[in-house]
Amino acid sequence: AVFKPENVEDFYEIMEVLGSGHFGQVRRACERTSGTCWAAKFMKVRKSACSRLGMDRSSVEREVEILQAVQHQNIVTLKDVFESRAEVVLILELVSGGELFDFIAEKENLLETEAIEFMKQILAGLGFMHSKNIAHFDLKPENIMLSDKVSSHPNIKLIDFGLAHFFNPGEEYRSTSGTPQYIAPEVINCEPLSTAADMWSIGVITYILLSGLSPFQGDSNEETLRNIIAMTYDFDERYFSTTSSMAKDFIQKLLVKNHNDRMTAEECLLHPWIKPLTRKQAANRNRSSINMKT
Ligand SMILES: Cc1ccnnc1
Repeated sequence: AVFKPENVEDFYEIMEVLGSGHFGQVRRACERTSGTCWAAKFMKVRKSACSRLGMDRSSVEREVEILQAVQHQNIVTLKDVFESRAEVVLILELVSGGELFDFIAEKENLLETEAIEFMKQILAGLGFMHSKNIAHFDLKPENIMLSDKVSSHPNIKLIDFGLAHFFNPGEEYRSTSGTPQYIAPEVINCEPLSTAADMWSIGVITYILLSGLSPFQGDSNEETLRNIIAMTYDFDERYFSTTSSMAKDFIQKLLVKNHNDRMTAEECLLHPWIKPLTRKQAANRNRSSINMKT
């Protein structure tokens, strides 16, 4: 795939840095014709195969193909792609509400009703991706953005498909990349992966949204990985005393070692914590959130 060879600065005024990660840098970019602002993701492409700097071109092309294949209101949209000799620039939808990570950090942890609102949108975007046989493989609060800070019901946008993968039927895929706190046991064991690996990450993210704690985090990456394999997590009463039993059941049905036994995104959306089946269940959940923390 050949991207636009023109210079991105001929079409966009490049502004402040919005974020940076393993890939490179994201800056606000305002379209010169319309004044509309976007997010420009600058990715260094390595010159020769053996260079360690930058990304190899095929992984950039894969990220572009995947972003073009998934158009959903809870997934960041890709508008344009430019390339120069040493870098590829993705012009992405501007998501300006910051990371869910910072939103939790400010509030320490969320009310169940707030967490459910976010989780519904994360699962809608993820369910859509999984229905197209695409796994994200790097789900974490840093890669979940809020459309804006101010509204009481901010929209969620999944970003950063640098590790995402399209599964061809019957094809086996293994990878050991990802962020230790959020990766599933099968990733650590180098077993064949599936979209179920994302569902494990959803279990970890839900645990963090409700408690502010990370279920498997140790003092080092090695310890974190040992904790995941050993499944050494619990619901510490000091942080979970007011969490509803449905919320804990939701998490327990995702943090399951055998990936075949984990809930799928679709099943999550039907789980009573997310979709209360009876008013009693809803009352039970609301009761627990009323005498909740801050
Ligand atoms: C950091 C970022 C990425 C994509 N869109 N807006 C902001």
